[in-house]
Amino acid sequence: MSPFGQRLADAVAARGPLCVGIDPHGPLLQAWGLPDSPEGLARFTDAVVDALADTVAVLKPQLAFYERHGSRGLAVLEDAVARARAAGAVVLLDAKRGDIGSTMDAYADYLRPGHPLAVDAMTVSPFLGPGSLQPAVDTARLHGGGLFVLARTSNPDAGTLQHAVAGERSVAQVVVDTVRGWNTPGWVVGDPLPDVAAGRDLASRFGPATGSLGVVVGATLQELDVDLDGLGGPILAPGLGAQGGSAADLRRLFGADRAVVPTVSRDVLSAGPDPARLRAAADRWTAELVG
Ligand SMILES: O=c1ccn([C@@H]2O[C@H](COP(=O)(O)O)[C@@H](O)[C@H]2O)c(=O)[nH]1
Repeated sequence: MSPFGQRLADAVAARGPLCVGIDPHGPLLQAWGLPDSPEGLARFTDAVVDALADTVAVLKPQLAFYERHGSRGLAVLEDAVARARAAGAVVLLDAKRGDIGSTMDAYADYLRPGHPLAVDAMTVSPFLGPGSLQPAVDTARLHGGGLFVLARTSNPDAGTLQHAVAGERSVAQVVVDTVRGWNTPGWVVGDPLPDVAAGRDLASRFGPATGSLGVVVGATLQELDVDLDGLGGPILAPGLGAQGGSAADLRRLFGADRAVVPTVSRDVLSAGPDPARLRAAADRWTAELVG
């Protein structure tokens, strides 16, 4: 199997950049006429996978909405992830895991091919220190998986923590520079953080050289307050639609030359359960994003 960055670039080239999040909120289940139960969860998830897994590049199930239904919820997710990947979608598990390295190693099992919930990539949280994520980086490299590290998130008060200054850089910038380091051959945690100049040769657009280690930067920012140049990996951009971000915001923040994966959940999901309407909602976002 090719590395995650390559698989992602291929999917984007074939289907456009859109990622649709699968977030079965209780109110959404209700709006779809479904019970807030494992049965309702399965019908909701199956409908989204059936409608979109063969048309959008990336599907991003939000693990929290499956865990809240216990083991039956996880069984629904395992089945859906396998079907979505078989239909050609890249699956990104929004797990936001982060812990000391020895535990992080276990969380990274989602990237091992034989895992019951094996996915292409997962989101991880660096706030125990970037080095705590090293086991996940190692597992991703070993199995061709991908990681998206939370850097500058889309929630309104994210800056109160992520803009705190650590040395001469904001926390968000330390995260971005660490990921830039991981995408740079030979760099290891503990080496001086690479600056932007060191990353100039790294790919910033989708293509054969797209790296497999990316960051999360919200589409809701007033301005792009982290330097992403030469990151060498993709940028997951949540916050579109329900959180107020738009395709114009994406262009304003990221321009046209970065490997951005815009992700939308509620704004597409609220068009269901009719599969044609779900597809039309996703198509509308794709048209806006590439237009
Ligand atoms: O900074 C972040 C990181 C992750 N998310 C997740 O994305 C979706 C957004 O859902 P919408 O319905 O499109 O608002 C959700 O799963 C979040 O947990 C994010 O919003 N911001």
